[in-house]
Amino acid sequence: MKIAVYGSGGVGGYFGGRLASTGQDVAFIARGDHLKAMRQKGLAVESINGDFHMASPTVTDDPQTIGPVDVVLVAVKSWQVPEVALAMRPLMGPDTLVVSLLNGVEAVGQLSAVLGQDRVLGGVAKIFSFIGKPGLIRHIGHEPTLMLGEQGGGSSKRLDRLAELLEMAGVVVECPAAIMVEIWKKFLFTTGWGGLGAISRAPIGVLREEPATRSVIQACMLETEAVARAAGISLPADIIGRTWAFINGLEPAGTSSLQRDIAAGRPSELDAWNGAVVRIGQHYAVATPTHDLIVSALTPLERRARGELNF
Ligand SMILES: NC(=O)C1=CN([C@@H]2O[C@H](COP(=O)(O)OP(=O)(O)OC[C@H]3O[C@@H](n4cnc5c(N)ncnc54)[C@H](OP(=O)(O)O)[C@@H]3O)[C@@H](O)[C@H]2O)C=CC1
Ligand SMILES: CC(C)(CO)C(=O)C(=O)O
Repeated sequence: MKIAVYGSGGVGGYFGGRLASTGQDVAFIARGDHLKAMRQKGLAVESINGDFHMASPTVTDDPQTIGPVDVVLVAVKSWQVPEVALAMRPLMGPDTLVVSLLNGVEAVGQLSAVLGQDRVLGGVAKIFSFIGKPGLIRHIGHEPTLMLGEQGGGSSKRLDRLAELLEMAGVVVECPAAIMVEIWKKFLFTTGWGGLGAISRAPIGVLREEPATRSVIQACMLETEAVARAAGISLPADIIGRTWAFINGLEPAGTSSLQRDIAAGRPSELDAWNGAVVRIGQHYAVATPTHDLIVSALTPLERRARGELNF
């Protein structure tokens, strides 16, 4: 199979790297200093599962030079999806699969709107990874897992083939019955503390112990649950309790990518995380006052990071 990885950062670089290092035909799409470093020195992955290095990966910033592939793994940030959905057209053959590995609940729909719903699969990446420096991906924390699924649920031959390919590369893969429910479960988790962490600048170990922030997490999760139910997503009845159990087991020093991006003054996925809860809530007339406040409080920093405000 020929695979293209659109966005070769923490997620794309890690999972694409696993595939490439086990002999799969992988083309990485990257840009800027990361592209330059990958061209000059290859792609290195430092991982708790063992480090590896690809001396001369296929890497480009131009999908035209790759041509049609069997699978595109999409791992850019949320605000970059509309642009890359259009730019990946040269990668499309009649049966090309496009797999969204993004956080947030909107990327699958955005990709489907441009490329066709039939070819877009949902995915959930469970990993802690980031670009350590150009040309280097650092994976820390737990064993990475990819959840994959057809948008309409159920199994299919193409899904099985993709899962098998990833498993051969040493990736743990799960194919749940309903991937869109899994995407929302992770959304409830990340939006429960992502924006709050960015405001308070405290890691999850503090956010979950301090009564003041613990109650904000609870409020965020209840609002996201109400929005999900209004949108027709069948979250389990005990989703809040399950998510707390997961949060309580996290490494205390953990922070979300949203928090790290905002702390570093980089553009973040605020609009696709807490912002999306507010937006989708408005669509279904579900009140989301806690997420509203979080988005309002972080908007000046977000706009500054995007060069729209100067202070
Ligand atoms: N990292 C993690 O641990 C996890 C992340 N996720 C989710 O996965 C998604 C990806 O995150 P992550 O891998 O951390 O993000 P990164 O920023 O590390 O990687 C994305 C990469 O894509 C590049 N890119 C964006 N647009 C283009 C383009 N048009 N052409 C070429 N390259 C492009 C970016 O370049 P540039 O920097 O120049 O924009 C960047 O190098 C997000 O939705 C995130 O929330 C999910 C689970 C865990
Ligand atoms: C699960 C978590 C919070 C950690 O990688 C994540 O997905 C993110 O930070 O984007």
